[in-house]
Amino acid sequence: MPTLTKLYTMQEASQHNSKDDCWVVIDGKVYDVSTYLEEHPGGDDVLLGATGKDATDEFEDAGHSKSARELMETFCIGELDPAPPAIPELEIYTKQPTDITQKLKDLTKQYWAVPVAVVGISVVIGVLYWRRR
Ligand code: HEM
Repeated sequence: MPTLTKLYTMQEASQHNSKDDCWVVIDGKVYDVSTYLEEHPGGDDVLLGATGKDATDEFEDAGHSKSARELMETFCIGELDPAPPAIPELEIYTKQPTDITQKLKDLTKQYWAVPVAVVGISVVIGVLYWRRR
């Protein structure tokens, strides 16, 4: 049976950052340690400094005991809502002519008279040849 876990965003969790209302996020879970601040052997300032971010590394670095981890679970109020995957922005892409196509276009503009002359001369030669016969 699926468990109904409350999900919190990091933005939401980060708003609980005072001595009366303190949440920390460790390993994807959200803990309300407001009532534990005074008792925390590592000090309340450490917990307050761990709000608004993923405090997993700091928690692990402190080398917490098994009993500390068990105690921690009593403060768990939910899980961190994973951020939605970023949708890559669509880029408007206009096809730029390649170098060769651009060069061909330029050449056509410059030397359009050449193929016209070739066709014209061929027509004249053709007509003359046809008349002679
Ligand atoms: C619900 C969360 C937490 C609980 C229940 C908790 C509990 C404890 C406990 C019971 C100890 C005593 C040593 C032990 O048994 O391991 C301790 C020590 C310590 N904790 Fe936490 N802790 C929590 C979160 C954190 C976080 C997020 C940090 C760091 C950002 C932190 C930093 C420390 C440090 C530095 C000590 C060592 C104090 C010393 O040895 O002088 N704790 N904690």
